[in-house]
Amino acid sequence: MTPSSAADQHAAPAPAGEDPLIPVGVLGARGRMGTEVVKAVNAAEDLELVAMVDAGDWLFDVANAGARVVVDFTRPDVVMDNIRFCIDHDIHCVVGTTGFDEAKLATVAEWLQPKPDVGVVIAPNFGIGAVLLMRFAQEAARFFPSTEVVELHHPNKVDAPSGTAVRTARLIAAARRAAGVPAAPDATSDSLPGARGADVEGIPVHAVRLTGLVAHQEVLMGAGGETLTLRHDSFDRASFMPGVLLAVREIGRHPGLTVGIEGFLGL
Ligand SMILES: NC(=O)C1=CN([C@@H]2O[C@H](COP(=O)(O)OP(=O)(O)OC[C@H]3O[C@@H](n4cnc5c(N)ncnc54)[C@H](O)[C@@H]3O)[C@@H](O)[C@H]2O)C=CC1
Ligand SMILES: O=C(O)C1=N[C@H](C(=O)O)C[C@H](O)C1
Repeated sequence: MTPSSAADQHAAPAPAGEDPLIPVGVLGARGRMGTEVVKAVNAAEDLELVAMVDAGDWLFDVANAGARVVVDFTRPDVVMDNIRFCIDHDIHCVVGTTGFDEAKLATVAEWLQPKPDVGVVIAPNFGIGAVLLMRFAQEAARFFPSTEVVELHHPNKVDAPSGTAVRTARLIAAARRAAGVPAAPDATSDSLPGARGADVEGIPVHAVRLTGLVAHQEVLMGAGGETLTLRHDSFDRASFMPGVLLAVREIGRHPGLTVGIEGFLGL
């Protein structure tokens, strides 16, 4: 396929009566998530897998192959370079790789400024149930004085706490602030550092790494005489694929930076 920009490809008319296939490149294609994305793209009738890139491969392959959308499931320490490359080459990005703080998001938004047709979606979790859990936790946050987040994952995960847990805690903290909920009661002084977990904007976040697990999260909320537990379990990485494919199909219609797939789901 002749190399061309995402904007050019959007402009190209589809053959009468036919929707064009979306050419997709996968970064981290040999990883746990990348392997699943390759399968899902190959199985989707409206998408065409044009490039598979992993560590040591040439990133230019995705541009040379004419990818209009790139899906990135790599590592927190390389994902920014990948996004920069895609934006510079007018390729939309669907990013599942974790490790984004406000500063990194601001940098991506800045890179997008001179590229008004390019879209980047960065989502810490593409599981529909996980997205709903975050929404339900936000809704419930103002009713409970105490809230803690526990994430549980396979032991090969490179980061802790999970991107999902950090985003969940931030959303809960924002909802508590908006409702004027004071800091959670906690008279404990931990005798071992870390015993109370990481502090994410006042919400304790605990990370468990256990053989046999895939990706799981609980939000525990407590009030006088009652608790509410919200739990989501991904038992198989196939659970992330409907969200990834939705994002691949939507991102061309959403230029700029999108965080999370809530908007694509109509939430
Ligand atoms: N947003 C979501 O729904 C989900 C996000 N994740 C996140 O996705 C990321 C990847 O997770 P896994 O697939 O489990 O990890 P993994 O370690 O199995 O896969 C990462 C792959 O990226 C490759 N890689 C490293 N550097 C690269 C580079 N410069 N260019 C291209 N490929 C490169 C590695 O060789 C490896 O094959 C993590 O940050 C994880 O937290 C994982 C599951 C769901
Ligand atoms: O590494 C994983 O496996 C996962 N990573 C994402 C995260 O850090 O939130 C999403 C999901 O939890 C699986």
